[in-house]
Amino acid sequence: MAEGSSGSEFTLDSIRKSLIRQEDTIVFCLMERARFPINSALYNQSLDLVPGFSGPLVDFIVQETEAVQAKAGRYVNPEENPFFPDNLPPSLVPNYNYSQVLHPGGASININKAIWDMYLNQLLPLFVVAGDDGNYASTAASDLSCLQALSRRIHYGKFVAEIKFRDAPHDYEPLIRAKDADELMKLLTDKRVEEMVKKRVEKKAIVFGQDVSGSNNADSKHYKVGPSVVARLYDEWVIPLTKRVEVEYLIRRLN
Ligand SMILES: O=C(O)C(=O)C[C@]1(C(=O)O)C=C[C@@H](O)C=C1
Repeated sequence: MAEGSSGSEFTLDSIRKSLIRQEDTIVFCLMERARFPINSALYNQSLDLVPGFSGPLVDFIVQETEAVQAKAGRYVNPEENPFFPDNLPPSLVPNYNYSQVLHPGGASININKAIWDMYLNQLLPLFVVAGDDGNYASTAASDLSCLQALSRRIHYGKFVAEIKFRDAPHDYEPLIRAKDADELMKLLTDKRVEEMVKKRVEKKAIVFGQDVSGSNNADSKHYKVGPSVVARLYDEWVIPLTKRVEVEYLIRRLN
């Protein structure tokens, strides 16, 4: 089931281990994207760079890539959610038997529109330089890796919520029946863990993103992605969006 976990193990601890492992993926994806300048033509609504396709080039690349990945079974995996779910082709490969730990209502939760908007409009300008080097296809591939890593992490909130519910059904059930989203949000929040997560991702950006020279002295002043940007990404977007998924999942949990 979870990246880096055995499948039979489903505990809050194993889920958190997966979230920690996914931090590495996210930090490395951002570092890869930072190799390219903003390349804003990629996101331009009105350039119509692809004959017969109306919309930004990034939409074209992501839609086409998702279609191929859908045929290869990517979205059969309950951890994966597409950015363009409409008109996706079905999987052509034999289904892998993913362990079905989620409540069926969880499948309808997809907040990728909010993730897409946050990534393109708020996050990108914080860590890429201005300019245009023409590498649009590579840049978009890099964007998609970042978006998919962020989406997987944020929608992992479904698994976090399931285990929290199973660990304390008597606390969650009355709030779910009352559809009390505010109280559910309070109950699932653990501020101590959130602080640890933010400190850890900042440290990862420092450790993974410094320039390592042949000598023993690493250049600690120049990072591929600013550690404070990564901490802010988690503080302002990743953790709040994960919690939004958790609440949406719990609200449906008794349907
Ligand atoms: O680890 C948890 O308990 C989670 O629910 C995940 C998470 C996070 O997004 O990192 C979200 C809410 C909690 O307040 C703490 C951390």
